[in-house]
Amino acid sequence: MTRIAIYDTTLRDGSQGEGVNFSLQDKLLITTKLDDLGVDYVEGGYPLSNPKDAAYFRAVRDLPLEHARIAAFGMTRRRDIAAEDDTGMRALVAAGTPVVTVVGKTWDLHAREVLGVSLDENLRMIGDSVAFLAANVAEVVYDAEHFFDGYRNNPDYALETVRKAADAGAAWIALCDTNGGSLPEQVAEAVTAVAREVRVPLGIHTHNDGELAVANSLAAVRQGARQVQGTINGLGERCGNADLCSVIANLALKYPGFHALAPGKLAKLTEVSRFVYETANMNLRSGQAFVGSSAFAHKGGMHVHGVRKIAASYEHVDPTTVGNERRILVSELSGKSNIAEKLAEHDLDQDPDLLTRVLDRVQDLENAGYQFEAAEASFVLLVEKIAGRHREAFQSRGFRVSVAGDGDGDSLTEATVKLRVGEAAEHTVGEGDGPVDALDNALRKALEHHFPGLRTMHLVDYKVRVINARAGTAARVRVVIESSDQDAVWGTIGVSENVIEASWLALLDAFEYKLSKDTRKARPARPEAAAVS
Ligand SMILES: CC(=O)SCCNC(=O)CCNC(=O)[C@H](O)C(C)(C)COP(=O)(O)OP(=O)(O)OC[C@H]1O[C@@H](n2cnc3c(N)ncnc32)[C@H](O)[C@@H]1OP(=O)(O)O
Ligand SMILES: CC(=O)C(=O)O
Repeated sequence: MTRIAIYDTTLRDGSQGEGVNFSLQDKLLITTKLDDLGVDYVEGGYPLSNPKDAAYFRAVRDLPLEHARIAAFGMTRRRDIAAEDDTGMRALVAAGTPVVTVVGKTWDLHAREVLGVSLDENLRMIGDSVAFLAANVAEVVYDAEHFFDGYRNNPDYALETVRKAADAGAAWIALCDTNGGSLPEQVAEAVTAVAREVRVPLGIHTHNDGELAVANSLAAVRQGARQVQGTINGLGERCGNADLCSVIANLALKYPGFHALAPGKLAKLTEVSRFVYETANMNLRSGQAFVGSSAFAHKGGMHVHGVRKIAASYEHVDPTTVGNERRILVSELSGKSNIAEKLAEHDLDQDPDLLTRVLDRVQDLENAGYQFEAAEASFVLLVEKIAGRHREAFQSRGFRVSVAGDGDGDSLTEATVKLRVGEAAEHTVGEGDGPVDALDNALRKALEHHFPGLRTMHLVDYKVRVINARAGTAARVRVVIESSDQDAVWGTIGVSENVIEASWLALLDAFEYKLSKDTRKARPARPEAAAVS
């Protein structure tokens, strides 16, 4: 088995992605998470760049890391100055990390036109910088910027630059597809050429501008690269870097001759991916390979039919190997298999007549603008109603919302709701920051003294979408509300031409679902329904 070193640059190249801005605390938390995953290198930042990165290298020394080696990143010395006098070089050594990675120019166009130096001076900048760092730091990684473009334009010069770094004492030469436009066959050919020239182990650093960063990384590995640089979730400059989640999973699951992480670590991949999204305050990409929430979500009826019989019929790997899970979606594209699977998940009856009736109703409602994929709690209530099993905890008798304001941002929103709870009539008023908040408060006033368990429920997300935009103001809107309590997160939906009514319908389902869930939980004979969302 050949071991591939994983070099994570989420905190450096990842933070060059648009919209990514990690705080010092975020960086330290992610470092710990990456160490727990078992990556070999964590590139923490650019000490010369900003005070936060400099502070990171001081703070990271106190983290009790088990495996990862911290790397500080910088560029070769500036032109016409000795390496030991260059502030960037000195900042790299002062970072006190066991590893320093230094990027230098490979492409003659960059040396001449961007740096404005002769090709010889560029070679001296590389050699001097690597030699200075190798004398002061345990391990030096040389990142050959634009290696593949440089190699295509002037192969002799490109090879000369990496020979210079190797001769000066680099422990690794990482070949970079900086512009992200190379093809796997070009990467393979160039890596093979470098492997003939230098004895130093090779790494690969790819960008995703041609959507080939992972393929290019794997092509390099097949030609002898032994270190892969990338980021969690593919964050990074422009279109991002190679997504290490995919690189690691492919190496582990598709290439029997290679391994990257220690045994047992692969199953942490999804958790680490979600952690990085959460910390970066970014929405996850549901369709992300291996770790996305849709990576093993089956929607088409024929797919679900197959998966229920044999999972491998529509899954390239077992989702649990990467810590992910299989999900079955319900929609107008469902067949009876989707419905049956969902009913089984929620411990609901599965007789064939019920399946047909539920499927027909789902298709009618989806045609009218409903979408049950993110509103599984509304789906469960729908099934219970169709099956005649639903016991209404309360009945809605209407609502009214009024908003008064002077247009200066100081507005008063008030909601009145009328409900029937058993024999009691409830008529309550709630105020709020907006109509949904006011309705939520009024509902709570009406219901919490009947059902104290509602106090543990909170609204966590609210999404509204216009369904048929071309109808102008008469368009229908779909509101999806996400709620949570101590055990579960659940989604409910409302559709109407009026956004407040759509919100009201989604809210009613959220309260109804919570009450019916609590009732099921209290009944010892019936197992608790699985958490949805
Ligand atoms: C491919 C990559 O992703 S490499 C990493 C890129 N990341 C970043 O740029 C983020 C961090 N960067 C920074 O904080 C700043 O750009 C700094 C501190 C590095 C430099 O800031 P400044 O001194 O203001 O320069 P500026 O960013 O405008 O321009 C880059 C300078 O570095 C020089 N330079 C660029 N690459 C190299 C290199 N490999 N070796 C030596 N000098 C280089 C350029 O010639 C230019 O200097 P010049 O203006 O004297 O010609
Ligand atoms: C080093 C680096 O980030 C690049 O060449 O893309």
